[in-house]
Amino acid sequence: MQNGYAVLRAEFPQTLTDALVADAQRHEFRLWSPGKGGAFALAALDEPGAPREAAAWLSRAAADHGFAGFTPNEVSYQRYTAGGNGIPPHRDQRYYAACIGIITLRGSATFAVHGSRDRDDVVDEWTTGPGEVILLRGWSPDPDSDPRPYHRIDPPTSGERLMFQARRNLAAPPPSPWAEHLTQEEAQQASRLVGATPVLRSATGGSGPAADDPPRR
Ligand SMILES: O=C(O)CCC(=O)C(=O)O
Ligand SMILES: [Fe+2]
Repeated sequence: MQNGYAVLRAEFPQTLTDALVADAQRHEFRLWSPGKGGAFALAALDEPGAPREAAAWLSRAAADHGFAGFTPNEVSYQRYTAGGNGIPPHRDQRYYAACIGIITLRGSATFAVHGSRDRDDVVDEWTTGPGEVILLRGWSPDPDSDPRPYHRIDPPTSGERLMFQARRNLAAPPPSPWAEHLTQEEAQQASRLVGATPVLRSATGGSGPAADDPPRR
């Protein structure tokens, strides 16, 4: 790991990629924001399956690459379309601790690490594609330095890009002393995500979950 991120190319098992794609297809995706980000679907960690296996894989990979103590407790998919949204330079919320693991499952797009929120302040930029794993430092309570790298994802130039992400939400049990550092608004948003359940397509007949606050920035 350097500058708070690591990129693992061609190490993630193809069978697990395929299993995640199949799992993603069972879920209802919802565009949380009309202007930012992909369509989002929460996945399940509380039962055996590809998301749980992938989270365990990411936890081991994180430990191997200098991100200690990453035990994901929130997993989700995002699907982006050509001509749709990306996400401009940002840091993930402070309630995501330790590490954030991102796996591109299908499609490709430009991913960039930035030195700041400035669109021109590019530290590194590349095309991320199927099987590539990106590890980003999550938040930790150090008053002198915030380890979270700014990053950006563009929409794919053609077709779709589907990704899986695993994070550690500080509001989930067991209680974390780090959660005391969160603002009330951050804590509330984090808790809402902890309380949310995956929505399967067959369970909804094609509609999405009731409107709620967006899970990001
Ligand atoms: O799609 C990606 O690779 C990045 C997504 C991201 O940065 C986010 O959801 O915060
Ligand atoms: Fe992000």
